[in-house]
Amino acid sequence: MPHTDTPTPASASLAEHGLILRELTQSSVSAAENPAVARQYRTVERGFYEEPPTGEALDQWLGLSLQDGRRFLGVYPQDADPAQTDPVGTFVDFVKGLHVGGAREVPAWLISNVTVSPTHRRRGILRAMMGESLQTSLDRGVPVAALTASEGGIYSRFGFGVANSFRSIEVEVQGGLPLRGPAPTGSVRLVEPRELDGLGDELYRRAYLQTPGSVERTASYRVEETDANLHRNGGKGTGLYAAVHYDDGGRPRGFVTYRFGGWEKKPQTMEVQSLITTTAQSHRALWQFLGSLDLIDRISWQAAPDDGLLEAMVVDRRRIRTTFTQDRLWLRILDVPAALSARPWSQDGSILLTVTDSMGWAEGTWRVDVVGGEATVSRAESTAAPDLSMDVAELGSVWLGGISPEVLRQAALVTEHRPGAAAELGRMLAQDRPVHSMTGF
Ligand SMILES: CC(=O)SCCNC(=O)CCNC(=O)[C@H](O)C(C)(C)COP(=O)(O)OP(=O)(O)OC[C@H]1O[C@@H](n2cnc3c(N)ncnc32)[C@H](O)[C@@H]1OP(=O)(O)O
Repeated sequence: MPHTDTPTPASASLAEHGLILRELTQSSVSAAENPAVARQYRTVERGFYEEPPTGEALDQWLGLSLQDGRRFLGVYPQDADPAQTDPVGTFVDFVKGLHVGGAREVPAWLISNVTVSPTHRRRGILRAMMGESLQTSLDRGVPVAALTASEGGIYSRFGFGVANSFRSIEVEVQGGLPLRGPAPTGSVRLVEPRELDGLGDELYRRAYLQTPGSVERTASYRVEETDANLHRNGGKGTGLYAAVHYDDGGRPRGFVTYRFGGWEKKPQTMEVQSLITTTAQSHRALWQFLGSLDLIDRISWQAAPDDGLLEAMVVDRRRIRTTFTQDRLWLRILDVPAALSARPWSQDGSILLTVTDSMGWAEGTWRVDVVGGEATVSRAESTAAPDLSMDVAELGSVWLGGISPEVLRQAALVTEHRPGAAAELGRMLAQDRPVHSMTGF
């Protein structure tokens, strides 16, 4: 079966090293019919020190990738056949919705699976792949790129800024988890994880549209929450539990999936994998349910929001310990007028912003006029005196309201030319709800 890769314009730096950047096309869900894509994916898994899938598990992954519409880039020796050669650089991009506030979405260019072989690092392979990908995003009219990063020091040089964070928590639940306020309404029912097929997507979609800074989730989440990943225990399940909260009318409003940490682990711990809720009652009910599990002393959650909601709900907030916090979504604005005018603004006003961009796309001085919560954004005269200047990475950080321009001014990353302009921009960009990204990708 011939592979269907096409060479893309290779950057001069790759050619100097005898390398070429290729785009691979996936034609079906069969690894045998897509040897170059299958090799690319196995190379990614090895790049992150994971055991690469084979057989049906690899086909399952190819099916998920097709659902996401992933585009694969690989860097190869110039004469190599991608069907028979592992790439020395891997890169994946695809388009999903990004919630920018007020239940509005923009298409975002998601970047993932970036690896460079340890034998080929620091020769500009990442830079070449990133340049090609971001230009393609712009060419296809996608105004913003997004990623979740393995390391914090890599991506600001490409214009990405941290837009929100997540945290890992441990909640002590010996004797239950007393909540403040009225008892939660509705009921919680245990279900088999496979019963979440379809329901999980529906509830995620509703929760996502309530959570600015979240992206539509990738297809792999469906497989994980139904415990049907063929790469784990041949798809026979891994001891995942699931519970759904129903309101008083019997409508599903949220769910939680969780796994027991094992009897060896002390204190005895239940690990939350996913907690998705669409109403305040559902959130309360599912935490009360987790707090009431017999034989369990602690609930842990690796990817919890950092919004203060759980602390506000419980009688004793000291039962909640944050053990880790990390940047989550990194955003790279490519088309300034399209990105800034897509979101709702919380306060009217006018700001002149000078943006620097080492890759060029967002460079310039931009006039932002907000009337009735809608922004009109246009290029200003080059002689116009700006109110604020910042790099495009900082613009990505403040755009959705998750990071304060005033804090970045205090960090000397935003320069104020009119006193008070940073705080004013912060008020204009504020969101009604906490900014959080519910998934990685
Ligand atoms: C979105 C995601 O998928 S996140 C996952 C990223 N992948 C990993 O962490 C897997 C392990 N690491 C790797 O595969 C590689 O080291 C990569 C992908 C991080 C870097 O690839 P390379 O081809 O070596 O990077 P490249 O030579 O193009 O360097 C580009 C720039 O990034 C810088 N850089 C590269 N790696 C790092 C790093 N780990 N930390 C800080 N800066 C870095 C380089 O110094 C260079 O800077 P400059 O152009 O401003 O001088």
